[in-house]
Amino acid sequence: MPAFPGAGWAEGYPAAEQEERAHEDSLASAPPTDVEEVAEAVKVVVRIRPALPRELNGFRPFENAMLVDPSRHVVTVSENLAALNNNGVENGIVYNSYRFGFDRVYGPESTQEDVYSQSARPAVQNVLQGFNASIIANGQTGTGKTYTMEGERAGPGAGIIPRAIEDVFAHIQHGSEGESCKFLVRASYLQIYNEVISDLLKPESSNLVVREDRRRGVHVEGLSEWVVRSPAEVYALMERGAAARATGATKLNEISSRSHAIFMLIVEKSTPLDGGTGAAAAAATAAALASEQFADLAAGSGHGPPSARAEMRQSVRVGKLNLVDLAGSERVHVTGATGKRLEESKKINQSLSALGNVIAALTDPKGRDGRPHVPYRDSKLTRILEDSLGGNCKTTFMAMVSPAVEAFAESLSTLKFANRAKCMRNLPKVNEDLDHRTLLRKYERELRRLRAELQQKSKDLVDKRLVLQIEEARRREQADKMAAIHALERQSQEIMRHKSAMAALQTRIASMQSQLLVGGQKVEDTPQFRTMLAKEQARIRDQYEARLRDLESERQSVQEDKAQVDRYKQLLLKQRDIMIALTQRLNERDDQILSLQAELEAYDTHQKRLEDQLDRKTAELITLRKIAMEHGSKDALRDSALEAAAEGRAASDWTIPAGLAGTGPQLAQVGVYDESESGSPLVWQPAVGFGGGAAFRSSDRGGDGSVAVDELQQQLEELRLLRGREAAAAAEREAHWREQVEELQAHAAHLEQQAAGGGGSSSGGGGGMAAALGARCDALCKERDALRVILDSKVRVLVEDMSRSVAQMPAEAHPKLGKQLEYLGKLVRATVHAMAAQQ
Ligand SMILES: Nc1ncnc2c1ncn2[C@@H]1O[C@H](COP(=O)(O)OP(=O)(O)OP(=O)(O)O)[C@@H](O)[C@H]1O
Repeated sequence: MPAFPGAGWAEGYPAAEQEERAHEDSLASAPPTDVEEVAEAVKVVVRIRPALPRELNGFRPFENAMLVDPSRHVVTVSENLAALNNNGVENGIVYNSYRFGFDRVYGPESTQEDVYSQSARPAVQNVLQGFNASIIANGQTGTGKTYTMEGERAGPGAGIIPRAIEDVFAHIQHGSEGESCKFLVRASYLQIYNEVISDLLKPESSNLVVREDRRRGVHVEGLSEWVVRSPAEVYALMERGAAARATGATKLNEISSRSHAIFMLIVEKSTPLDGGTGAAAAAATAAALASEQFADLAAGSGHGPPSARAEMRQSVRVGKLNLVDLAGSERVHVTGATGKRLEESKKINQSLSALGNVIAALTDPKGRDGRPHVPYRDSKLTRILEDSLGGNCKTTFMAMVSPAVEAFAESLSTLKFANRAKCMRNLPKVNEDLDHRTLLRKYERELRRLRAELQQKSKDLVDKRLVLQIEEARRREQADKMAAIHALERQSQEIMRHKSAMAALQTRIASMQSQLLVGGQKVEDTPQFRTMLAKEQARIRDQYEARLRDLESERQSVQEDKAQVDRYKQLLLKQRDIMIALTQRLNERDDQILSLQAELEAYDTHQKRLEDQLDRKTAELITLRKIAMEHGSKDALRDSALEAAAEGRAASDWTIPAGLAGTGPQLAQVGVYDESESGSPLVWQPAVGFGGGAAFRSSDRGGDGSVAVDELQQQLEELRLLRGREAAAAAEREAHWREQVEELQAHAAHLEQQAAGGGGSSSGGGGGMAAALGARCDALCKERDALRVILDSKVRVLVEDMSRSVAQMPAEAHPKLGKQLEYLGKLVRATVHAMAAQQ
C-alpha cells in the first residue's frame, strides 16, 4: 500500500484548479453539442457527511479521517490526519493516508444546495437538452446517500431529487418562456431488492425483467411511467414509492435502504425548427398548428400527410434522468447483519461488486481499445444502468463517505471505486426523436387527432346548429303561416260583418229612399212608380190566375179520377156481390151434385148388392132345378112354373151373369135399366116377378126342395118390394126435379115472354107496362151480359188462377179442392156457354 495518498490520483487527471475552472466553464457557458467530450461525460464527486451524533457520542471519541483540500477537488483519507504533517508517522506508527482528486469534494459543511447546484443541476440541464444523465449515489451504509438524493421534501434539507424536479418544472415554466417549446415529463420509480426488480409506483408489478431492443434500448419491461405536470405530483409519486421501498434498521443506520432505488425522470421537449424565438416563434408555431389543423381537416384534398409535415417542423428531444440511490455497501462483521439482513447484505454487496466489475472493465486500459467484455448482465443493477456506465449518458457518481476514522476502510474503498469510475468514458449524445416514436410526438399526434375530432365535432355541432336554426326558421314560418291564417280568418269575419252591415245599410237606405220625396211627391205617388206597380200587379195577377187554372184543372182531374175510382169501386162491389151470389149458387149446385153423386153411388152399391143376391139366388135356383131334374118328374109342376116364369120375357131381355154363360134361359129375370120408357138414364124398372107359388127344394134336404124354394121365393118377394119402394122414391124425386125444372123453364119462358112482349108493345095497348117490361128486360139482358162477361173474364180467370195456385200446393193440403175447382171451372164454362146460347 503506498504511503502517500498520491497513489490515489488517477492517471492523466488534470490539476484540481485547472479542472475546476474548466468544469465551471463547461457548466456555465459551453453550449451542448450532439456528442460531448468523453472526459466530460462522467463526473465523480465525493461528499463527506458530518459526523453523526452516534459517532460524536460513541464509545470512542470521534476522530476525523477526511481532509478536504481547499480546492474542493482533492480529498485525503487518513487513519490519522494529525500524522499527515509527519509523513503519516506519529509515535512511530505509520498511518495510511490516501489523496484522491475528483471533480468535486464536498466536506461536511457543504449544504444540499451546494451539492445540487454544482453537481446535480448540470445533469438536470443536460437532460433538458436531450441527454441521458445519471446521478448515482454510492457508499457505505449510513453515509448519507439517501439524504443527499432525497433529503427533505423542501427547504435547505431538500435533496437532489426534489431540487431536480423543481428545476425541471421551473425550466419548463420559466426557462423556456422565450421559446415555443412543449414538454412532456413522466416519472418511474423502481427498486432492486435481492436482485428482484419491483415497480415502486405500482406495487403489484414485481419481478420485472430488463429488456433491450433497438428502439427503446435497455429498459425495464412493464415499468409504469407516470406523466407529471407539477412537482407536487412527483412528490406524491415519490412518497408512494418511498413507502414501498424496502428499508430496515442496521447497526449503522436506523433506516437503512436495503434496496437499490432508481427514480427516473424522462423529459421530452419539442422545439420548433423554424428557429424563431419569442413571440415570433410562438406566432409561427401557432400558425403552424393552425395550418396543421387546417391541413388535417383538408387531409382528403391530396396535399400529403399533414401530420408528417407538422412533425418535420419540430425537433423533439428526449432526456432521461436516472437518480440512483444505491443500497449501502457494508462489511458484515461491522454491521453485525444476520439472517435476513445478512442475505440482503450479500445481495447488495454482490450487485455493488458487479457494478465495480463493470466500471473496472470499462476503465481497463488494456481493454479500452479492444472492447473487453463488460459484465453488465451480472446484476440487474448494472444491466439497468448500462447506458449510464460507458454508454449514452452523462453520469455523475456521488461517493458518500463517513468522516469517522472507524469507517476508514469503507471510505477508502468507496473513494477507490469512485476514483476508478472517473476513468470511465461515456459517449453521451442528444436523443433526437428521428423516428417519431417519442411519447410527445404520440401525444401531439393524439392531440392533433383529438383536435381534428373536436373540430369535426364542432363542425357537426355547427351543422346541428344550422339544422336547429333551419328547424327554428321552419317552425317560425309555420307559426307565421298559422298567424296569417288566423289573421285571414279574422279578416274574413270582419268582411262578413262589413257585408252584414252593408246589407243592413242597404236595407235602411232602401227604406229611407222609399220615404224620400221625388219632385215634391212621395215615391209611391209618382206615375212611374204606379205604372211599374200596375205592371207588377198585372204580372202577379197573371201568374196567380194561371196558377189557379192549373190548380182547377188539377182539381178536376183529381175529381174525375176520384169518380172513376168510385165507379170502379161500385162496380167492384157489385161484382163482389155477384160473385158471392154466384158462389152461393155454385155451392148449392155443388151440394146438389155431390148429393146426387152420393145417392147414385148408394144406388149403385145397393144395385150391386141386389145383383149379387140375385146371382146367388139364381145359382141356388139352378142348383135346385138341377136337383129337381135329377129326381124326376115329381116336381114337374114346379119346373114348369119355373120355366113359365123363365119364359115370361124375351130371351134378349135377360142378363146372364158372366160366370153362367151357356146356361141359356135357365136364369130368372131380376130386372133391367130401361132407357126407352123414361128417357132418363137413372130410371129403375122393376123386374118381372117369379111365377106365384113356385118353390125350391134343397138337395141337402133329401131331394125335397120346397122349403128352400119358399124361402127363396120369399126373399125374392122382399127384394121386389124393396126395389119397388126404392123405385117409387126415385120416381118421386124425379118427378120433383122435373117439376122444378119445368117451373124454372116456365119462369124463364115467362121472363122471355115478358121481355118479348115489352119490346113489341111499346106502341100498342101494353102502354107503360110494356115499356117497363121492356126496360126490365133490357136491364136483365144487360145484367146477364154483364154477368156473363164477369163470369167469363173475371170468375173464369179467377178460377183458373185458383186452380193453378192449388196445383202448386201439395196434394195432401187440398184433397178435394182441386176437384172442386175443376167442377167450378166446368160449371162456369157451362154457365157462360149457356148464357151465350141464350143471347
Ligand atoms: N450531509 C449530511 N448532513 C446531515 N446529516 C446527514 C448528512 N448525510 C447523512 N446524514 C444523516 O446520516 C444518516 C444516514 O444517512 P442516510 O440514511 O442517508 O445514509 P445512507 O447512505 O442512505 O444509508 P443506507 O445505505 O443504509 O440507506 C441520516 O440520519 C442522515 O440524516
